[in-house]
Amino acid sequence: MGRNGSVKRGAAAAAPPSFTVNPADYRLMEEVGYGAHAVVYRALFLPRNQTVAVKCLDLDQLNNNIDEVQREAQIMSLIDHPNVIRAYCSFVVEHSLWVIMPFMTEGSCLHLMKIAYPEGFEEPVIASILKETLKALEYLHRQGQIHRDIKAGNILIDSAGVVKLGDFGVSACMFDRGDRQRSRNTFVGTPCWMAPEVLQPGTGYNFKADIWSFGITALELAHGHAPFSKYPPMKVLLMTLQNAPPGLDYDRDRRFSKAFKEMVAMCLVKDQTKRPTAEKLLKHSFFKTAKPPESTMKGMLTDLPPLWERVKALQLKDAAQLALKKMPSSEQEALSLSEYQRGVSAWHFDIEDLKAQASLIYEDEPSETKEDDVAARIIESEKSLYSRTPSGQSSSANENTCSEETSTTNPDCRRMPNGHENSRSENDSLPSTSKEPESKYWRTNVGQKQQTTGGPVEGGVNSSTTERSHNFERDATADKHGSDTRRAANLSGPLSLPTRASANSYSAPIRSSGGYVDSLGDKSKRSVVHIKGRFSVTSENVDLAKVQEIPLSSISRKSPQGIQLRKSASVGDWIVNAKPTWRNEDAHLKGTLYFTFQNV
Ligand SMILES: Nc1ncnc2c1ncn2[C@@H]1O[C@H](COP(=O)(O)OP(=O)(O)OP(=O)(O)O)[C@@H](O)[C@H]1O
Repeated sequence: MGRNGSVKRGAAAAAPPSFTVNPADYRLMEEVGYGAHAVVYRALFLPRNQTVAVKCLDLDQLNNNIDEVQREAQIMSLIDHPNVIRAYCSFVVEHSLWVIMPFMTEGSCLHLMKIAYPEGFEEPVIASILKETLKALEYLHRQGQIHRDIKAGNILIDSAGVVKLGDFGVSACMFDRGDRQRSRNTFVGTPCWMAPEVLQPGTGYNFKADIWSFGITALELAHGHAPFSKYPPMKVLLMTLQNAPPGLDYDRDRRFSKAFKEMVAMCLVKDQTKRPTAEKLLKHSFFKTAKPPESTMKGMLTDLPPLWERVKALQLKDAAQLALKKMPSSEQEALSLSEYQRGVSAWHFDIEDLKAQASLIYEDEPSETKEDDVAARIIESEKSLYSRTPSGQSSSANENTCSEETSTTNPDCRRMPNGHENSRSENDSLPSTSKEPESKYWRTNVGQKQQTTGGPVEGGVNSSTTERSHNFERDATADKHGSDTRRAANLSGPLSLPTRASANSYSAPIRSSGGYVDSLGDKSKRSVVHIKGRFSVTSENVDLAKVQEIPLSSISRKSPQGIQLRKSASVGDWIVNAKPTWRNEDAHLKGTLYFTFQNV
């Protein structure tokens, strides 16, 4: 315990004597980042006037009790590697755990890409960043630790170009009871980086899951975003499980070396036993020639404003996005589509819900594409929908474009830009989860309509006019055929996305839904989302039969104001009574908003 010991609820270990555990010894300055569980501040350690980072984790979100945290913190204090951020100390302040760590002046690689390199870094830079990250990973694995959250947002850089892997240690262990990213029952994060064996029910995973995430991170650094990042969680899950692994394309990614492509391909092998260990990967020729980041990153970090100003700028952009909710929907949609792409790591979801829903939706879904087709679509879509300026700003979407989002519902869009037809057979299926009897979940009474909300709400990708019109078409088709079965046939709709948005995206987006599900069977009632039109909600949040109070998730932490949601064309018989109220005083943190829906 520190010298003053004015800690309210116990204190964690890992405290080198030079730092105290007295919160009064730290002056929190600017916010420099926020994640799903935490806000990170630049701070001054007053006794020595030393700049540090203070990560304030919300203890109320945690599964673990404080004793466990302390115990784990002691174990984590043994972690000691130049490429792993190590906590100086940690202690509890009211309902938060403060983790004191070195301040990484340039923030995360995700920061850097968003601000200045939206299309990714050059190969020498990528090689040096990845090599340092891999050294960290090799060390952690040698210690018997799995990181479980390797991504650009967790690779931190300081002004000298030193690279450290963050989000490991006390904060990680708090969420780490075999299922790292779980907090209460809500998975926090995005499946984009997750290995197939992690996403697949009933399969175990080990440290090789980090190698997969490492490969995805390599692609993220190369392109400025992770593969499949434009898709909502369930679709990412399905694509990860069903499609060929993503990779660098030999033709399209000509600017990258063969060695880089090979290295990525080695990581992104679905069979975890065939992936190399971190130790072996470090011996790959791609890393042998990698230069130290201090030299490759030299010129990159000059002329950038201080981290906190960048963060502020990104937050302002978020606020502007929120203001879009008041725009006419067409403008809103175009702009929010661009936001959707920007906020790639902002999804929050319940992984079990996701798996359950994936298994249900699968049967009715139009056939998916092969990875090559998907990649082609992504690339084509990027070309046509977004023209990024060197400063990293995206132009708004061309609504006439046959985007990958609309392609799931628009038969005309199933022909790929490269001319290939979507070719996966309907018999391809998710392994164990794909064969749930559909009637159990999706059968409904004709005419019973229920509006749902929840999940990130934004006039995002699914709210495109095209998609909505196809939702209508689907409605009409189902009715015309006299079917009493309605299915959640739209993978681009959000799932039960029960909490606020992340974090590393700065965007805290609020996304809209597409697709719908009507009445729900018992098993699914707790978790399966009822979706129609722009809004969706988990059934556990709402009495579906009545006028409802529905939590919309993922409002920006910083927004104290309610958002006017407008009736979407696809809402059909339902209207949104736009009287949002914050659920509690902590709403700026929790981002929970309530709306009322009425049947009209
Ligand atoms: N030591 C640090 N110095 C500077 N910036 C930091 C530091 N630690 C974290 N950050 C910034 O804060 C952001 C959020 O931190 P972190 O990822 O640890 O939070 P989190 O809640 O665990 O996030 P998530 O679970 O979404 O990964 C990081 O992406 C990074 O940009």
